[in-house]
Amino acid sequence: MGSALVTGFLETGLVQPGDLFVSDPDGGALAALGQKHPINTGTDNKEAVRFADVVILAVKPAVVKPVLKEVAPFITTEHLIVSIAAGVSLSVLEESVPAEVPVVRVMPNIPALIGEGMAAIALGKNAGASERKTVETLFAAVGKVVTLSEKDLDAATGLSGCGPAFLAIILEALADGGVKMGLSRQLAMELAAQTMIGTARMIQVTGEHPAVLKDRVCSPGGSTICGVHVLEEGGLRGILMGAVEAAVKRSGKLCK
Ligand SMILES: NC(=O)C1=CN([C@@H]2O[C@H](COP(=O)(O)OP(=O)(O)OC[C@H]3O[C@@H](n4cnc5c(N)ncnc54)[C@H](OP(=O)(O)O)[C@@H]3O)[C@@H](O)[C@H]2O)C=CC1
Ligand SMILES: O=C(O)[C@@H]1CCC=N1
Repeated sequence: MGSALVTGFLETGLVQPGDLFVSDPDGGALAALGQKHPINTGTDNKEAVRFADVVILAVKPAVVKPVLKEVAPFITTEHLIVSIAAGVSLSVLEESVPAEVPVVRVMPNIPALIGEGMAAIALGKNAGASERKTVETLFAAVGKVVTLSEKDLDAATGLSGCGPAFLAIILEALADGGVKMGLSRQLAMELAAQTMIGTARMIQVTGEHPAVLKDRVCSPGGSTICGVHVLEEGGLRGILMGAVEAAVKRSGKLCK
């Protein structure tokens, strides 16, 4: 996710390569990213913190506390700490940095790589209007942004943070259906992807309820309603709701 954000931020031009310092103890992974973009890289997280004013923590949830412990002596109230880790609460983050340091939690998603991300933002107790503007500006450059209260962040994680994986599976399965019915894989993927994009965009642009769109496609006695019947018999809605619920429950346990 961290490298997707790096690419997304640079593609927009909002951030210049020289403004970025990416730190990872694995020099191999860094070298690959450094080859793609002329950014500053290093294997010492403390160096990154000394370099930056905005510090984005993109490590796995269980690694957040150890990393903050390592860099805390170098964090000042001039820094803004942004965590994208699922399930790591603002209170845990705030306890791990010196008093009064502003902290913000963000749940981005992977389409930020191409500027089509969805980021949910929750502000910590020391983050005010200026920190909110900084984080909203950064993430708005790579997609849409909503600022919400922390109690809703795990639900956003299960929906928009994890959602790209769920939708990728649906897209692949639709394409499989096309292949089963004789289309080439390439053509089936193209049809499935654009159908998913067009449907989502239409709902966004018109503001119509998805059920209205569905009804418009289902001609009486036609082919779509036969497909819808199969989806309903298979419990697709319940399966997707359950997937979001399972992801949310798991995200609450990731820090432990
Ligand atoms: N993947 C996604 O779509 C999303 C992920 N997130 C959040 O982003 C975070 C990262 O997830 P994801 O990108 O999937 O996981 P990855 O494992 O791909 O990325 C974690 C990165 O952190 C590096 N790392 C490990 N230890 C340290 C350390 N001590 N100091 C600095 N860097 C370190 C890893 O390096 P190495 O590989 O060498 O161990 C790796 O490059 C998680 O907290 C996740 O909840 C949020 C939204 C969406
Ligand atoms: O799977 C995960 O834990 C992370 C959080 C959101 C997306 N990926």
